[in-house]
Amino acid sequence: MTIARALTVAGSDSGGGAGIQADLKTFQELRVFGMSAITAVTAQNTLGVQGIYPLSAEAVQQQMDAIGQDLGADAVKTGMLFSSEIILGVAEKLQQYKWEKVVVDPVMIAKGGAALLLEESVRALKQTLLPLAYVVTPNLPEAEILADMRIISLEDRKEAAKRLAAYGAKHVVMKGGHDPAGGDEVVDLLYDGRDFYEFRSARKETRHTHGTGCTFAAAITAELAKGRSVLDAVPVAKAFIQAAIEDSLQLGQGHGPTNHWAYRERSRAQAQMSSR
Ligand SMILES: Nc1ncnc2c1ncn2[C@@H]1O[C@H](COP(=O)(O)OP(=O)(O)O)[C@@H](O)[C@H]1O
Ligand SMILES: Cc1ncc(COP(=O)(O)OP(=O)(O)O)c(N)n1
Repeated sequence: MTIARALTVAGSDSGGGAGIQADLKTFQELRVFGMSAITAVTAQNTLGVQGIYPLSAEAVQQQMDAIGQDLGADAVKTGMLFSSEIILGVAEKLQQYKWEKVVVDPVMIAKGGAALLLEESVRALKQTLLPLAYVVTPNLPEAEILADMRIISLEDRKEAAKRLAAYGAKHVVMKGGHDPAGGDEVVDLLYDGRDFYEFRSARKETRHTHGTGCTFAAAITAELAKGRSVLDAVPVAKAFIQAAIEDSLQLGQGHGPTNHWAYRERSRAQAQMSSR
């Protein structure tokens, strides 16, 4: 039996809804062996981020070496990278181990407003990491910063996606959760350098959306690790995050985490129904 392996290079969220914790839960639920290189430890819960303690670039690289020299990875996801030093260190290791299925979630600001990437490090993210990205998954505010333009219309999104692809990202998946004019639907846009594809789902009115971006990108990574194409991975990730948001756990006093069990439970229930 082949075992698909995925590595997440990201920050730790003590509250368990985002970061490394969300990624590993997602990998596990999608039956992928998960490994981690932690970039920063955050003290965080559903109310916000209370502390950020970045690791040295050397410590991050050593964790990536530990995976690269022994277990190997079929796909790699990056999340909170915090500083230019860490970004450069991660980029070096991605190249050294020839990891090509790289999903870059360009995490910048947590929902509560805390900066998870230093402002001066946006340039390093654009110039050093985007060229190595097989997939980049910005939300709309992140896409505006990376593409250096305002995004209002669908045409703006397409122009921004083209600008990110021009930095070298092979696929751009622009998430639509932050669309103020979104209405009843959330539309995520995929650009593969040639064509655009729209992925639509019902927008759920809820405050329990902490870690949605991490979970969505981790699900894409897990499916890539299994050998799926981006075009096949995105619908699985969309179904995974939709279930996780709709069946949320109602935990905490603020922006609660999503439910990482929901997709598997729904799939099992559907299989039982169709076997009757
Ligand atoms: N209220 C919602 N209802 C349904 N899906 C959502 C909702 N908010 C976000 N999503 C989905 O969750 C994923 C993450 O989206 P988004 O919120 O834009 O990113 P981030 O968490 O990085 O800010 C996307 O696939 C998006 O379509
Ligand atoms: C440690 C850590 N990494 C990433 C995030 C941001 O996660 P995201 O999925 O964008 O969700 P919100 O923070 O926007 O709810 C984080 N908070 N912590």
